[in-house]
Amino acid sequence: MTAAAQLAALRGLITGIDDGLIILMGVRCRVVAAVAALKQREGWAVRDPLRERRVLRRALRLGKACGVPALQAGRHSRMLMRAACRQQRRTQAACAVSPNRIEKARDTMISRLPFRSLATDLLGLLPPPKRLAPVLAAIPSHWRAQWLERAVGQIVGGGDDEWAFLQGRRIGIEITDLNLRWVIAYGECQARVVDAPADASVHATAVDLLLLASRLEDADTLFFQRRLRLTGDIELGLTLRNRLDSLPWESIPLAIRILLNRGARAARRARDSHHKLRHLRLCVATEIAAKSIRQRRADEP
Ligand SMILES: C=C(O[C@@H]1C=C(C(=O)O)C=C[C@H]1O)C(=O)O
Repeated sequence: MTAAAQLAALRGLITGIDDGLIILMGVRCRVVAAVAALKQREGWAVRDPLRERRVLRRALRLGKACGVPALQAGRHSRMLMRAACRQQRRTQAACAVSPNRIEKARDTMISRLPFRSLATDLLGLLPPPKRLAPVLAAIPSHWRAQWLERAVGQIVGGGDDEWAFLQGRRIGIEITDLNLRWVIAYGECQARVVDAPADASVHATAVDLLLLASRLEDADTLFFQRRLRLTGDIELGLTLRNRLDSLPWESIPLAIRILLNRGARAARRARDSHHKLRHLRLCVATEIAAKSIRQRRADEP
C-alpha cells in the first residue's frame, strides 16, 4: 500500500470516529432535553455543582486510562456541561414565552422518558450502513476476501454432492449500500474470491442480507418487495437459494446463530428508528415552514 493510500485509509477511520463523536453529542442533547423537561416540571435548578464535579472527575479518570491528556479531557467535559446548561436555560426561556405549547411538548417528552423506547430511538441516531462504507473500505480487501472465503467454506463444508451444481461456477454478492461486491468461484471443494465476472449475482442492502442470513426474513418476501435482486443465470441463483433454504439452521454454530439474530434485530430496529426520525424531522420542518408563512402573511399590511 502506498503512503498516500495509507493516509487516505487512516483519514477514512478519523472521519468515522468524528461522525461517532458528533452522533454521541446529538444523543447527549436529547437526554439533556429530557432532563430539562423533568427539572422544569419539578421546579429544580438547572445547575447541579455536585453532579458537575462528579462528571468532571469521571472524565479525567477515564481520560487518564485511555491516554487522553487531563487538560483535554477536562476541557471537553466542561464544554459539554456548559452546552447542556445553556440548552436547559433555553428550554426555560421558551417555557416563559409560550407556556401552553411548551407544556404540551414537555409532557410529550416526559411521557417518552421510559428509557427502553429512548434506547430504541437512539439506535436511529447511528449512522446508516452507507455512512460506514468509508470505514469498511479502510479494511484491506484481502482480509475481507479471506473472511468471506472462510464463511462460505463453513457453509459449504466438505462440498458433498448437494453442492455439485456450484462446481466451476462463479457467484456474485453485492451489498448495495456499502458499495461492496465480491465474486466467489467454487471448485475442488474450495471457495475463492476471484476477479472475474459472475455467472449469477445477488444484490441487496446490508440490513436485508443480515435479515436473510439470520432467517428473520425469507428470500421470497424480499424478492417480491424488490429488496433482493438476482441477476445473470437465474436458474443457478434459484438453485443456490433453495439449497441454502434447506440447510438446517441448527447446523450453524450456536454462537454465530445468536450473533446473527441479535445483529439482524438491532440493525432492523436501527433502520426503523431511522425512518421514524427522518419522518419526524420532515414533519417538524414542514411545521416550521408553514408557521413562518403564516407569520409573514399576518405581518403583511
Ligand atoms: C444535565 C444536567 O444538568 C447540568 C449539566 C450537567 C451535565 O452536562 O452533565 C450536569 C449537571 C448540571 O449542572 C443534570 O443535572 O444532570
